Amino acid sequence: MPKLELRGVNAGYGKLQILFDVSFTVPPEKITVIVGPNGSGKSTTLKTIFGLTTIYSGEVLLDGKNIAGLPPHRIAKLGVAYVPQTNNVFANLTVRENLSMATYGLDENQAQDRVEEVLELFPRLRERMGQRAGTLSGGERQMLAIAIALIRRPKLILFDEPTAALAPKIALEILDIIARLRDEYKITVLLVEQNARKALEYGDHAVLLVGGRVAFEGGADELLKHPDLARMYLGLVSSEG
Ligand SMILES: Nc1ncnc2c1ncn2[C@@H]1O[C@H](COP(=O)(O)OP(=O)(O)OP(=O)(O)O)[C@@H](O)[C@H]1O
Repeated sequence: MPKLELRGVNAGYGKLQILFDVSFTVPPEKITVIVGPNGSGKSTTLKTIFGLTTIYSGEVLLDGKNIAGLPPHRIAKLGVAYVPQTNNVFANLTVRENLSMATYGLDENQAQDRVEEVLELFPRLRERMGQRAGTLSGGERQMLAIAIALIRRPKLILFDEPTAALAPKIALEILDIIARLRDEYKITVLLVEQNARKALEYGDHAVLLVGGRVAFEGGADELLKHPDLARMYLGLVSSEG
């Protein structure tokens, strides 16, 4: 049951501090959504958890173990996967080659089983095995990026705007898949989303970041219904409202 907890995290890029005293909990086997205005530090929070920023102080606790300061490959070994917003597949390699790269280090049978497993989740990719990833549609590319992450059987997946730039119908397909990862694969999900309403509808737990600080943490439905926060920061207001 992977549980992630940030405690008083101050972090940034070199000397440029972006996150200020950030604390929140990512409950196991739930979808936690990070929302907030542009530039509020959502992506930086994911990068910080995955060891891609400088942490000045504070703790990142994975099942109670402080992983702050560990390099990304060590964090990955602990069962954490990070799906960045862009450059998340090898564009010049085929779908098959991308999946096969992801099985590096597994024995051949295991590798085949894992690829088969992810293809069951993404039948669309099976039809595209020989196609270069760079020529896939946006939705297919996102599916491939998720498939690559899944091959390692992570316990926790960090998604950075997985539905960005996708047609609404495809975006919902991706969110449905993320919900299945929680329900069928028992994976803990931390999700950054631009489309706050949709993401909060799928999510269980929510964190609102404003200016690199946590402005709210609680139930996703609670934030959706919050009279002031939803309107001020998420643009969630009906036209007649
Ligand atoms: N590699 C970097 N080096 C220096 N500053 C960076 C770097 N990446 C991001 N920043 C800065 O950190 C701040 C927070 O960016 P971040 O991408 O975390 O915000 P965000 O909430 O994800 O925004 P958006 O919704 O626009 O993607 C911004 O001011 C951004 O310019």
